[in-house]
This record gives sequence, structure tokens and C-alpha cells, in this order.
Amino acid sequence: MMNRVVWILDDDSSIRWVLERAFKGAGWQPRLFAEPTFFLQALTESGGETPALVLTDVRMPGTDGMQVLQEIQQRFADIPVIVMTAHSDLESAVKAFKGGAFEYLPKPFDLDEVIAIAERAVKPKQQESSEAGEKVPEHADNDTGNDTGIIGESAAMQEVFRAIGRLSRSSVSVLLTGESGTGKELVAKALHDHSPRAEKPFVALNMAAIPGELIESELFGHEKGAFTGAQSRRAGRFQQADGGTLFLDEIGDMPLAVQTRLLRALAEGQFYPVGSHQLATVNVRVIAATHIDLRKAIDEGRFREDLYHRLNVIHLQLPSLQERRSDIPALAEHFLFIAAKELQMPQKRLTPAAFGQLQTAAWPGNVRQLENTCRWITVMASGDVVDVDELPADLQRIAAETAGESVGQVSILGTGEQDSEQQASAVVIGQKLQNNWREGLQAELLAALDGTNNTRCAEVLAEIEQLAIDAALQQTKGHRQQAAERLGWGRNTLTRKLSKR
Ligand SMILES: Nc1ncnc2c1ncn2[C@@H]1O[C@H](COP(=O)(O)OP(=O)(O)OP(=O)(O)O)[C@@H](O)[C@H]1O
Repeated sequence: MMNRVVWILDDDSSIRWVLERAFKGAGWQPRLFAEPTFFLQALTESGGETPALVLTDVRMPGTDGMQVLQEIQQRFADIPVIVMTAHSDLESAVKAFKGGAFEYLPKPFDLDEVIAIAERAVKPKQQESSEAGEKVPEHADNDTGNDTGIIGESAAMQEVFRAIGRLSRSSVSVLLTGESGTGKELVAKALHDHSPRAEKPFVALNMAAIPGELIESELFGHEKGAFTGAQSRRAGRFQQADGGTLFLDEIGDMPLAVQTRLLRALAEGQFYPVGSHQLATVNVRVIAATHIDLRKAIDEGRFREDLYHRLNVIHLQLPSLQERRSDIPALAEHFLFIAAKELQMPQKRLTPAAFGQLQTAAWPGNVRQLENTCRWITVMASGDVVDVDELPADLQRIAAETAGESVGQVSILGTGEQDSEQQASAVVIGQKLQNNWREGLQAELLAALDGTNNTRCAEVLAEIEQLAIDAALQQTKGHRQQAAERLGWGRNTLTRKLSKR
């Protein structure tokens, strides 16, 4: 009979409890551990009765989950380990995968997803749908732990971090898609920095930024006199990126003739520089990016289908800023900090209303537009505390349109003239508002708990959850997937909760 024993290590009793229930419900036999030392002791004494699967938290007192992962990898390499963490960022995702984790789960997670991953982890190896592309078995662990500067805690960005982590042991081709300014180049660099090629060059070339007739020689280099203006021999970006990564931005703008040459160079690892009869041999990983729909370009005969398939081994779609509004405050803080440093000016602080305004704006230029807006605010806003009326005009227009609707603070704080002292107090008023609803809620909960009827508290909590569900569905016009993302759940969880109404 198949081993269905799962060991769960987490210092948080509520997490242990929900996971135990979920696993039992799915026909597993969970064994729970609150401390790494007991867990490792049990593993040592297991005498061949090892679990089929381990789930471990990262941050725990004493030994942390990464050390547990390392121990398991060294002693019981066959046991798949799922790493869970509440403090998820790119670095921990990469660390987990590099350490050999089967999967990395940012908390809060969807229980249905956890069970599905668990089933996948214990599936016989030959059934596993392995990721295409070369895998590097022994990797040089060149993860320096440096902050790559990719900010994002939204579910959509967690997916991106997870993908970067999962790809950190391979040199497979990746196609990045997403609107302009969503961070495609940043992610390409992170993929390189967390790959076995990190010590080699990362070379970027933007097809849209150079004239079409020069793209070929830019890519493959040229001999002296190969064309008018080629006064000396020059190595192309391919040669410069040898051993490393070549990032081809706006690949959809590549002329068809160059696409043909690129395809051949990728297939054979060899090419002739322009005007040369000597073959150049290179080993380059290509990461391509585009903001256009390449499938449509293929249909219209503007892009080669075979090249598309070669580049699109792994596809990563980056979310627009609208799809990850919850990240806007952290991004804005980050860009205000950077702008202040760059421009040697005091760092501006935003009132809650101004933050609210940034969160409701449309951002067609995505993160780049937000970055520029923060620079603008740093230079143009007069006081150190910035309210809605000091935001750029186009953002204020949205303020007028939405006043009294979603961001209550806008109308309460006013958008009229305020001196900086008043603006400073605006922050305090905003906090008071937030405290008021907290106080009200706390009073309600205290009343609910003051008595013998314990179910009342559960009812209040369920009611709050329902309100949050309604708000999310209202905001996303009933789109369940998007609503679930805003609530930090998987779609199945939302469906399950709705079905209980
Ligand atoms: N998640 C993020 N955290 C911090 N900065 C970000 C993030 N995403 C994007 N940026 C910043 O936003 C700007 C635009 O990002 P980037 O150039 O990578 O976007 P892009 O998708 O490649 O744009 P384009 O398609 O126009 O080339 C950069 O300055 C980048 O540093």
C-alpha cells in the first residue's frame, strides 16, 4: 500500500490544526511537530518508517525550516519537502528551491492547493510532468542573498517569485509577457542572477530601440567593412553573453529575416557574424520579452511560429499594476525612498488618502509610471507630507471622480488648500478613522464573547468574512478568480465558501 504519512512541522498551532484536518480529509495520516528538534529526532529514530512527505515552516525558534530541509536532503533525499512561509519574498523562494524543496508555499495558502501539491509530490517519478529544458544537477550556489529589488506581496507576484525560484536550477528559455512597465527586464535579470549562469554576463538588447537594419549586426557582430559604417570588427551581443544570458526585449519587433537567423543560432549554437566566413560558437541562454500578443503576430505572418516555440519553453506572464493593487503602497514607499536618495531631497510621506488615491488610479504605464509619479512627487510637492491635492493632476482627476465612493478619507480630509501642518494632521485623522472601525469591531467581539454562547463569536467572524467576500466580488464585478486573489485565497476556497451560503 502507498505510504500516505505526512509529517507537518510548524510552530503555529492553528496552521498545524488546519493542515491536519485537510490532510486527514484527503486520506493522509498526518503527524504533527511544533519544534524542529523533535522533528529531527523523530526522523533519526524513524528506522526506515519515514514519511512520504514533509511540510515545514521556515521561521521557527531555534533550527529553521531551511536547515530542516538541508538535513532531509542530506539524509533522506527521496522525501519531498514542501516549504511554507509567511514571510515570502524572492530570496526565500529561491533559497527553498535551491535547497531542493519540492514546492514553496507562501502563506496564506489554499488548502485545496496544498493537497493537490502533496499528491503531486508523491506521484511516482515517471508520471511527473517534468519541466522542459536542461536541469543542472549540481549547482553552484551563488545566491548571495542580495535584495534584487523586486517588490511584491500580492498573490500574483508570489507566483512570479515561485517561478523564478523553481527555475533557479535550470537554464531553460523563458518568454516574459506583460504590459509595458510591469518589470519584465527586472524579472529577466532576477532569473539570471538566480541561475547557474549568475557569474557570467547578462546582456540586454531592446529590438524596439535600434533600427531594424542594425539588429542583425548588433546580435551577431560583424566583420570590418561588412556594411557601410562597419569600420572595425565588432563582437555581437551573442558573443558578449557567451556562458551567460541574453535578454531580448520587445522580441515582437524583430525583423523576420533576423528571426530566421536567431532560430538557427539557437538550434545550432553557432552562427556567422555579418560579413564573416568564420563560424562563431556560443552557449547562451535566451530570455525574451514582449508586450504584444505573439500568437496574433504569428497569425498575421509577422512572427515565426517555430521561433515562438523555441523561446516559449517556459512562459511567465507578469501582472499589470491594476492586477496587484495591494502592492502599490509598498512600491510607492520604495520609489519615494529611492527618489529622495537619488535627488538628495527629504523623503516625502503620503497621507492615507493619497495612498488610497494611488491605489485606485488606472496606471496604464504600470510600475514605471508609478516610479515616475514618485519622482515627480519628490520634486514637485511642497510639504514633506503629501495629500491628494499635491498629486499629479491626472491622479487628482480620478480623486474627484471617486470622491465619497471607495476612499472615504478623500472627502473627509478635503482636497482644498491645506498647509503642511494640516496635512500632517491629516495622517492622524486617517489613522483615527481606521481605529474607529477597529474599536467598533472590538466592542462587538467583546460583547459576543461575554457570555456562554461561544458560537456568537464564530458568527461575527463568519459575517466579517462574508462582508469581505462581497466587497471583493463587487470590486471585481463578480469575477471569482480576481476576487479570490484580492482575498488572498485560491479560487476553490472562494467557491467553497460561496457554496456554503
Ligand atoms: N516589482 C517591482 N519592484 C520594484 N521595481 C519594479 C518592479 N517592477 C518594475 N519595477 C521598476 O519599474 C521600471 C520598469 O520595469 P522594467 O523596465 O523591468 O519593465 P518592462 O516590463 O521591461 O518594461 P518595457 O516592456 O517597457 O520594456 C523599472 O525601473 C523597474 O526597476
